[in-house]
Amino acid sequence: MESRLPKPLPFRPMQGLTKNILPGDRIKSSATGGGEAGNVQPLSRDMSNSRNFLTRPRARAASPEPLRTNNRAKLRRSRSACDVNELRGVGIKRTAMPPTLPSVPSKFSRTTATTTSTTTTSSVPTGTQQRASRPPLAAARKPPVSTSRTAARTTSAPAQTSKFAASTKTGGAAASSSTSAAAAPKRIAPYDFKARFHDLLEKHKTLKTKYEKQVDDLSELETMPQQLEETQNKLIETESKLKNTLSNNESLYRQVKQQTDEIASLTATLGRLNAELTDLKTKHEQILSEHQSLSAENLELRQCKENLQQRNEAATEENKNLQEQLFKSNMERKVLHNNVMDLKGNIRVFCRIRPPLDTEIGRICCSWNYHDEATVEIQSLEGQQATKQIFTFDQVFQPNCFQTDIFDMVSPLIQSALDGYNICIFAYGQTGSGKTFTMDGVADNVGVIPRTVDLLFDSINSYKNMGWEYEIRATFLEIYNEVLYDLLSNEAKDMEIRMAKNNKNDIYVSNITEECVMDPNHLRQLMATAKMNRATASTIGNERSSRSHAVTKLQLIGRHAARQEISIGSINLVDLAGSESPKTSIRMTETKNINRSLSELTNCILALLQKQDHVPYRNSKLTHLLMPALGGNSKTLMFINVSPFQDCYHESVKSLRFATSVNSCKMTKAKRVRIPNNASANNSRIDNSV
Ligand SMILES: Nc1ncnc2c1ncn2[C@@H]1O[C@H](COP(=O)(O)OP(=O)(O)OP(=O)(O)O)[C@@H](O)[C@H]1O
Repeated sequence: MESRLPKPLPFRPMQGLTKNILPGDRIKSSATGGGEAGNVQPLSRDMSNSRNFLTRPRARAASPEPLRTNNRAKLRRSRSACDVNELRGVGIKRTAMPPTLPSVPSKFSRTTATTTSTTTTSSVPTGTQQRASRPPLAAARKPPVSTSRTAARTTSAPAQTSKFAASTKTGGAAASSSTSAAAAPKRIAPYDFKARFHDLLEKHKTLKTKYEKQVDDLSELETMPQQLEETQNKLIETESKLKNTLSNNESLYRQVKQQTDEIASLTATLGRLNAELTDLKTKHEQILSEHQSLSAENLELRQCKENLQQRNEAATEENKNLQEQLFKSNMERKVLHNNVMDLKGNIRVFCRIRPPLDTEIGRICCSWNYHDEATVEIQSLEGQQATKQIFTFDQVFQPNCFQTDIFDMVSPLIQSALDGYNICIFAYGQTGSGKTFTMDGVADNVGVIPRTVDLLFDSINSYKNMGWEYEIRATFLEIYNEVLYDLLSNEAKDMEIRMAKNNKNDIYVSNITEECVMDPNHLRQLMATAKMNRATASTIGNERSSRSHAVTKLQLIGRHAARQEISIGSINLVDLAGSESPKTSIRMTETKNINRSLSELTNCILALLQKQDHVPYRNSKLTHLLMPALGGNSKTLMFINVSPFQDCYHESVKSLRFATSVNSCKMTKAKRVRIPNNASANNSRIDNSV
């Protein structure tokens, strides 16, 4: 009898399924993006192919030709079983799950794995032995290591086994006959195709369900790499945010710490300031109380001040009157002083005998006797000339007198110069007699001129208190061989002695350098320059003899601003060249000029003594220059310097006689130079009043 069961489908190998593609491979492939991607078919197509295969209409396929001719039933049965096994194998190949997926339990394969092999071996023809030797479905789906585990599962899943048993029971009559199949599945007879078919259908159903579930799982798994990537990105982002947050936290922590420190410092400062504030408040209160007491005191002082102001006004008025009186007294003093000077004579003669120097111990001195301070007696120690000669002067200075003694007698004349008089001081005498020593002195023992400078500036300072401001102008002139030289200039220039335009008795030197002196040091510098430029040479009487007449002129211009009064005085300080005997002279022309000018000086003085109408001032540059001092409005002081030595006796007597004649010379009264108010010193009309 032919079975009514549908014939099993002929086995047709599926195109494109030469290689099994696992979902895990796809995941790997998509993850790596290369490899065998070209050979790997999309999963959905695999699944559809599989589905197509499984859901393909069950039209009976034609049996292969060789089988038609042989025992058909046997072959059909065998072929059906083989086909099922083939299908199972193909199905296993196509739907092979990745190792990570759970394996599908197969009651059939598990339970019959051992028995089937024997059954198959016994029931399946030899031609199908190869197929029957294939591993069962569950074994094919699982890795080899899970075989023992599969057996364990078989025992641990009775529900599934019972379910399978129930399905077999429902599906086949053979199954229903074995009631003892609860413990073990009922064996389907190889010829029971229906049961086997149902069993296969059931398995197919189960597998399909599992397959669909696994497809769903797979689709979920396919999205997992993306999710993983997103999650990783999120993780990285979160880590970055966490890092930033940690960094911010750290920064904030530092800021908090810094601000905490600042707060602590500010709190300390605040505490200190509070303490200071408290102190200051206390001081403020003290100051307030002091202020109150001082205000009261201030009030009293103001009253005192008003009283003092009144008294001050009275005192100022009184002071004004006193100043007026002082000025008048000063004027009277000047008048009296000059009267005294007049009484002493407008021309006075001081005689000074110098001491022998240490280098002159071998030289013999004349006999000198000093009768009083104004009388000296000279006696020669040589034979017939041993007559005594007595000379009287205004003052005689012995060899042992000091420079200060000399200047004490000179200083009243300097005072007269500040009062507006012309003063002339000159030294006359033989070469080496001590003229330069008297006028200039030496560095550690200064003479009349430096002391005059000091006195002038001292007096000027004291005169300031009386309202006088003085200006000093200085010129330094040299007469050498009857030629004028400017001692403050090395230039060769024409210089002449000229008559002053506004005063016939006054003269001036043209083209001479005039320096305005502001302090004593400046004047000393000028004096040093002049001394350096002066002509000196060695003589028998003096190793460093002045071979010219040197005239230092200081013009003193005083201004009283309050009274608008100007006082002009002058001081002529003359260091004459030393007279020398032509017999001993080395430079004859020089000696002749010196002696001639000194002789002219003598003539002028004698002419004045004899009250001659004509006084020959212009016969020499020296007398011409000293004309105002000798015969005009001037107070004159002449030093007669004498050497103490016997070999100088004749020259000494000659000088002393000349000085005596000068001393007896009666000059007209000196007149003070005063300039009316509102007239300048440079452009002034001189009023020759007493
Ligand atoms: N009173 C004195 N005390 C000490 N030394 C003096 C005195 N007088 C003059 N002398 C010294 O005598 C020397 C000559 O004096 P000084 O040069 O003054 O003479 P002089 O008259 O100026 O001579 P000359 O006319 O040749 O220039 C100098 O060395 C000077 O120091």
